[in-house]
Amino acid sequence: MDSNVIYKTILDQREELSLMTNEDFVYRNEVNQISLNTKQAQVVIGVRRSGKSTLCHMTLRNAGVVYGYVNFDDDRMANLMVEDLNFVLEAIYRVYGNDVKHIFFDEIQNVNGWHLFINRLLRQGLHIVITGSNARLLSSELATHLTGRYNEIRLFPFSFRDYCVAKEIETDIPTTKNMALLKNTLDEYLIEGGFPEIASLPDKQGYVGSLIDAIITKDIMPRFHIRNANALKTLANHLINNVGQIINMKELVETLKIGSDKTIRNYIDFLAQAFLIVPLTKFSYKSSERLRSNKTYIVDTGMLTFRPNLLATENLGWRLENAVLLELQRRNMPLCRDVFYYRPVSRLKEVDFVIAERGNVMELIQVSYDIGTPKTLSRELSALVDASRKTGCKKLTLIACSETRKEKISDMEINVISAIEWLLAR
Ligand SMILES: Nc1ncnc2c1ncn2[C@@H]1O[C@H](COP(=O)(O)OP(=O)(O)OP(=O)(O)O)[C@@H](O)[C@H]1O
Repeated sequence: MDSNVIYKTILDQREELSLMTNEDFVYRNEVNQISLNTKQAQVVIGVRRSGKSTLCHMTLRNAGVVYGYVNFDDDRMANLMVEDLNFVLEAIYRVYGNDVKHIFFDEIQNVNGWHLFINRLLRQGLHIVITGSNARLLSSELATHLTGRYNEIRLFPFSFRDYCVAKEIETDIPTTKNMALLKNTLDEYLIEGGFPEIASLPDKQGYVGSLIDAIITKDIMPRFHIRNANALKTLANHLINNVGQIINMKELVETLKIGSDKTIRNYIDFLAQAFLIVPLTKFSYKSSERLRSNKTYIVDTGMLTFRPNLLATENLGWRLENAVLLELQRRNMPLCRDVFYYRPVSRLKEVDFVIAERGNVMELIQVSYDIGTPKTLSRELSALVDASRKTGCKKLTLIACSETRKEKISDMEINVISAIEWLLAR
């Protein structure tokens, strides 16, 4: 490829970048997960349009460092080969100066063999930041390609706190008026979801629809050599319609008419690797049993809304459950804690989420949008108490749209936490 074209492209990209200021963006907590003084590549992965590039720029700008930037998702770079990457490096030094120590490569996975180049730069002591949503930048492949020399940061769409900041809603003043505003904002968040761009778009349905379509046709199909787009779309739609439900493989094979349950398991895995769905496994002390009975959630609650034939206000309950799961992933992944669901042998009294660290249960969490009636409250509490007796875990939490308080059943104490308070906790 012509080295002048590369130089000109990087120069243009720097100019575009200079028009952007951090004040235009919502500050996100994940900034703290990107390390600057390290020999490991910082790899930000996550669903398309979740704000990965913006997060990297924000981090590097906040740190006040000079950094080189190349966006490979540029049509002028479409034919770039791995052997052209030396021209890219030369152009970075020409544009940003010879002293540049930090380089941010956006969507570098578009170039086959990119990891050889990145490994070389890491050996030279440069600090590298990379993003990718494309299924080519799979977690499993990162491990092979960068052989331990990377820190993976998973980014989801906006959290409820980010969403409030974006909408300029005060989160720290608990006046009655503000609490009412927050309550409405929570419902809006559960319906609209957290894609940063969505609030300002008139055609939300079109936006979400084309996102799902792009994930399936541009990320998954070419990466995993799948020809049947319809089968994947039907399955994705089914999973979206059934978030938090136990997947019945036999039934799925029959109703969706997609090959065997092995094919379905593979497809679910592809959807998860492209970050569209978040699978959850049943908690068990036996690790072999943790592979069975998957449930899935969706990467953004807006995807539950902006599809044909669904009422926007439908069932805030499973939206809240889904939003809590996403928040649990945000908080627990950096701590290397796992999230499961709990299902006793009797299959009655499930608990939505189990937080575990190296096999030890740290917390049991039940989510219920509305615990207004004594019957519902008692059902949710007794599921927690039963699971507590089985697992020995004493930290029991019920997240609900109600006042924060303590409840006691037998000798056990349960923290009932307002969903707003829990979602906004730092
Ligand atoms: N923190 C933020 N505050 C406000 N808007 C944001 C924020 N982060 C991202 N956005 C907006 O969301 C859109 C997508 O952001 P960005 O390009 O950073 O996402 P991405 O995950 O890198 O996307 P892709 O997967 O397409 O590469 C952009 O319009 C951006 O301006």
